Amino acid sequence: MILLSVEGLSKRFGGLLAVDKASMAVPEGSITGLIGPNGAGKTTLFALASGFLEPSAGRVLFAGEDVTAEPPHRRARRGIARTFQIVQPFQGLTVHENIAVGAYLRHAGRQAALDAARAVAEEVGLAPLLETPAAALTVAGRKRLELARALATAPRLLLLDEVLAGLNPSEVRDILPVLRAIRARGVTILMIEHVMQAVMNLCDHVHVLAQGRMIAEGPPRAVCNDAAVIEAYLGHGAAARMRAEGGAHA
Ligand SMILES: Nc1ncnc2c1ncn2[C@@H]1O[C@H](COP(=O)(O)OP(=O)(O)OP(=O)(O)O)[C@@H](O)[C@H]1O
Repeated sequence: MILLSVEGLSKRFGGLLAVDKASMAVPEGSITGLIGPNGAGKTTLFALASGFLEPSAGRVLFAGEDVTAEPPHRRARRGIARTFQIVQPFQGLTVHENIAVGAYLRHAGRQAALDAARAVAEEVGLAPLLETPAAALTVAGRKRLELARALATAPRLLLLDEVLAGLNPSEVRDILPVLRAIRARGVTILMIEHVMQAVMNLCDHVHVLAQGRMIAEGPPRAVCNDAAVIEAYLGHGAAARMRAEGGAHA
């Protein structure tokens, strides 16, 4: 089943077409990657999928239903959760309280929200830090908190916007099994990621956005060897130069 699909989605900011007739489908149960150079429109596409921005054209379908006109809280209720690239926890609250904010979407009472938040903290490895003020967390801790806040809304689809950015290689290695376990219990993941080691390790399928357009898709390894993708990242002629260099070393 396709859980999320965007069809011919465009977003114009004044004279800039940040997303240009982009289409993609995210199968339920997958970890799907969205990659592309800086400024390609990836975060804008997330904002369109989650309802934080209205598209200039195109449609967003969730579990087969057209949600294009729905505001973010209605989509959250359906099961779409996103993280933000710039992590902004409630600094004055503890880790536990921050996660509970997400849990209020599904739980009416304070105690039920706190209980759900504790379970999520265990899942993402924040259980020992429940009473820590969010302001005291390291970068890696704040990234886990951002993940936890989204997970606490009990999503069917988790949109992760660079949750690995700023982590060192061992912190990246530590979080990969957490993401795999989230998928294993049935949560579908669409992730924007620049850390290619993680994309290669985690993603079943990858879509590539460049200057607002979808330029390639496929299994991660094939996509990374795609000439159009290499050119989008490294500039015109890069694929041919790399082939030539590869030849020289052979
Ligand atoms: N609210 C906005 N108003 C005007 N322009 C915007 C707005 N949001 C994004 N843009 C522009 O749209 C383009 C796409 O931005 P976006 O943040 O979606 O790219 P991205 O692929 O997520 O980039 P990065 O990898 O650097 O985060 C950029 O040129 C950006 O400056």
